[in-house]
Amino acid sequence: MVNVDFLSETLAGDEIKQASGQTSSVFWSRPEAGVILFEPVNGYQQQVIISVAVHGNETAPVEIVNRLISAILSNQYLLKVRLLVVFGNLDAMRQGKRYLNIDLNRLFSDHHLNYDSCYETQRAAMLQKVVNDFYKVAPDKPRLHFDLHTAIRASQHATFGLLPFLHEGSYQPEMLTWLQSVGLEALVVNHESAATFSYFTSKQFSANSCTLELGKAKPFGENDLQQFTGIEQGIINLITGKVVDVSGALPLSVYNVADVIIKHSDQFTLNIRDDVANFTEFPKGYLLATDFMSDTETEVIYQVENEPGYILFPNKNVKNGLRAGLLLAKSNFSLLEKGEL
Ligand SMILES: O=C(O)CCC(=O)N[C@@H](CCC(=O)O)C(=O)O
Ligand SMILES: [Zn+2]
Repeated sequence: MVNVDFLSETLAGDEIKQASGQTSSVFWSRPEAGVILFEPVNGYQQQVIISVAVHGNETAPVEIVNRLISAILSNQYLLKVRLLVVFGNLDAMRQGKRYLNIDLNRLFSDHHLNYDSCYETQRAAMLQKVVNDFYKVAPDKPRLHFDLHTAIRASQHATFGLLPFLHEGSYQPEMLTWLQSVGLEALVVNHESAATFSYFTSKQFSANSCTLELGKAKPFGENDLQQFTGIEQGIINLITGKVVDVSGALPLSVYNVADVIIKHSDQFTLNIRDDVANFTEFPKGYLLATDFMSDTETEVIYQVENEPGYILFPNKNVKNGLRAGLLLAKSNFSLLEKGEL
């Protein structure tokens, strides 16, 4: 295994050739296909989950994390955290698709139970169990989860994070410092529960969780990983316990989710062209989308209420009932730091 490429082996199929092993500093094991656990021989302070390919065609994070796995297995880093690396939607990754039947990132927190059984519902149930097994070992040690994605559209912020809604408390200062240190351009703060992986770990396990978006989705081999050295180094710092200095970091732009655009029916129309980049500004009054709910015969209108509004992830091709975009409002980092968002 030490010389095996985790990505190549995972792409080849679900067979796990070697289930566990050990280097001089770390025990490793593979509880499921596409999942690898690292446990430092000399103990640890934090428990970290790094997930990638929850959408199968989002390959840059997979390439970055695969490099990291090889480096850990060849003893390049002295791990100071217990680390779980998860490749999410394996069959979709093998076929270069976002998903096969249902978007895996809409199935966590038991939302998979709302659908007929398929590859993604089974994978969501299995990943929930893997996460539970991982975190329950050390309930008193801080938990972190970074779920790495790439976006469908171009973006005015090349790299950004989405913080899951917190029902109580505020975002951990150490996590906010780390997010600043990796060179992200923006943070988006959610204000309602979701069926995403990062919301699941945050809500269910009080993990300090964040979805990270790294550029635009491209096939394997076509990514310019140089764009993401900040994130890659940030993950290395995190897992090797290196303290980061953010005194010279650029201030992060911060946005609140002002409205979630839901596609209710086939009559949904989106008034945003395909070439409009994420975080594009729209004026007050702009009609973003319309829909019709036939059960109550109600017309639904999504409009920019407060000036200006910024659009994120507009997508008319999602299944009915799912999120077709987020409308954002500008906020600022100091409010986030003070726990006032
Ligand atoms: O570009 C897009 O439209 C989607 C990119 C993506 O997969 N984003 C995640 C964000 C998850 C979150 O809100 O935390 C997703 O839509 O699942
Ligand atoms: Zn994604």
